[in-house]
Amino acid sequence: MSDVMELYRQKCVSAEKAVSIVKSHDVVDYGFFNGKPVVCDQALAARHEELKDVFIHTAVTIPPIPEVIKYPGSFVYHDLQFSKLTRVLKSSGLPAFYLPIMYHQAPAWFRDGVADHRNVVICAVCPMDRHGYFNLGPHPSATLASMEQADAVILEVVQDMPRCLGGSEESVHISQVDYVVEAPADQKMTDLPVAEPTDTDRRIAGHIMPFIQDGSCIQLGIGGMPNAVGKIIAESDLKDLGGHTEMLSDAYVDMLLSGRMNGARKPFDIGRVPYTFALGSRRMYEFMDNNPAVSAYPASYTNDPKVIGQIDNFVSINNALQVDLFSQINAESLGTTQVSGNGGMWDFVIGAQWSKNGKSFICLASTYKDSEGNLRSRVMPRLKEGSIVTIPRHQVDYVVTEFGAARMRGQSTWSRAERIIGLAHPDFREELIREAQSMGIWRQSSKKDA
Ligand SMILES: CC(=O)SCCNC(=O)CCNC(=O)[C@H](O)C(C)(C)COP(=O)(O)OP(=O)(O)OC[C@H]1O[C@@H](n2cnc3c(N)ncnc32)[C@H](O)[C@@H]1OP(=O)(O)O
Ligand SMILES: CCCC(=O)O
Repeated sequence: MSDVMELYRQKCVSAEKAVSIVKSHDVVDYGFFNGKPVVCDQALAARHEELKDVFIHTAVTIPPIPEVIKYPGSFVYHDLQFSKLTRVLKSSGLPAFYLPIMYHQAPAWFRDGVADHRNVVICAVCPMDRHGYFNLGPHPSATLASMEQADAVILEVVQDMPRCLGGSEESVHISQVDYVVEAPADQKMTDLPVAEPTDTDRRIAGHIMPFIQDGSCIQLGIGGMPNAVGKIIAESDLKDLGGHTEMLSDAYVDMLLSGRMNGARKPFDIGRVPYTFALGSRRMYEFMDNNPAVSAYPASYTNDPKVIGQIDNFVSINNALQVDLFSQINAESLGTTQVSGNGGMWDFVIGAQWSKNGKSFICLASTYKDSEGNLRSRVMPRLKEGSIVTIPRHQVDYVVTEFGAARMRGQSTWSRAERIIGLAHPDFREELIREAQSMGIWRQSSKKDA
């Protein structure tokens, strides 16, 4: 038996044995995204009666529901990017706390001792290779950095996890690991639904398409709309597009398979799409497996605005919840209710503006329907009290709704208000103009129809 196989045999234990090292008041990282453990989570939750105030940290909680969250006295659940599941759990009364992040800094948080010290890291990974390495799968993120400084590392090995080529910091060696737990063979990657673009999504994407040229490098953020842009790009006649992103989504599979995206004109990572996590369908995970077209990197690389800024013609496309007449962007909360997170939005908004001929687009549908079915504007005079400003006004480049794309960069307060009102649904424009007048950001000569 080789040395690494011998080490594997020594470290391979049951989930119960592995999580027995967790103590009350420990800080425990669950792998982010698809790195969330399942059998180790169940085994840890089963100890709820003997544990108190174990801090769990993760990001983007995907199904299945983590068991630990059900025992709030024993575990304090932190999510660095709320997902739909986190929202549902929180609104049903289970506590989940948000932790704001500037994502490109996450690996340095661990390496520079900024983050709370992690006692234990528990992460789902791929099976070990013959050299003793476990590929981290589609979530390099800050995973290796958190493992480096933790007192103990537990790996939950999932046969179904795609092996994701890097890049860097995409694997961990058996010598760096304390326990290995083999997940049951039927533990599968979570197949997330891919939303079909709505008519509004298509109209928004249509306003961005004129800004994308052959050779542009594309980042698509989380949410339904960026995915729509990817689908429309795949159906276009653009060529030699590049990709460089935080999140790999199904849209990248469409753009790569259509041949529109080949990374041929990039200054580095030629022919590859760097990403730091992936969330999507089974089809996407199968595409990623051992595929050099997509490259796993830590967030300190993918999201570093200095790296992004070196790629000419960078086009960053992200989604928001609301915009106000000052052009402040809220992409994460509704009043004091946390909906999502700032994640890597700032990184890409700024990086794209540091790129030669680069552009950042922040997109939103102009309206939504409330629970009674009434049409409401997402273009607000002012953000509601308690709402979070994800991108402050001086950092906003383009804002896009189904009514157009308008640039804020370089514009005054009255001009921003005028442009933003032009992006609102016509039913709300008169009221927004009155509000802009009362706020002192409207000129009488401004266009009445904005
Ligand atoms: C990973 C990366 O994204 S890369 C870097 C960029 N990072 C980011 O941009 C992070 C911030 N952005 C985001 O998290 C997302 O893009 C969001 C939340 C802004 C939009 O994501 P989507 O999945 O398209 O959200 P969606 O439009 O479904 O809205 C989320 C929820 O808020 C509700 N909602 C949205 N806008 C409003 C509004 N103005 N008023 C009331 N409710 C609203 C929706 O109904 C939905 O409710 P649900 O809990 O029933 O699902
Ligand atoms: C941890 C941040 C992840 C995101 O941007 O979604």
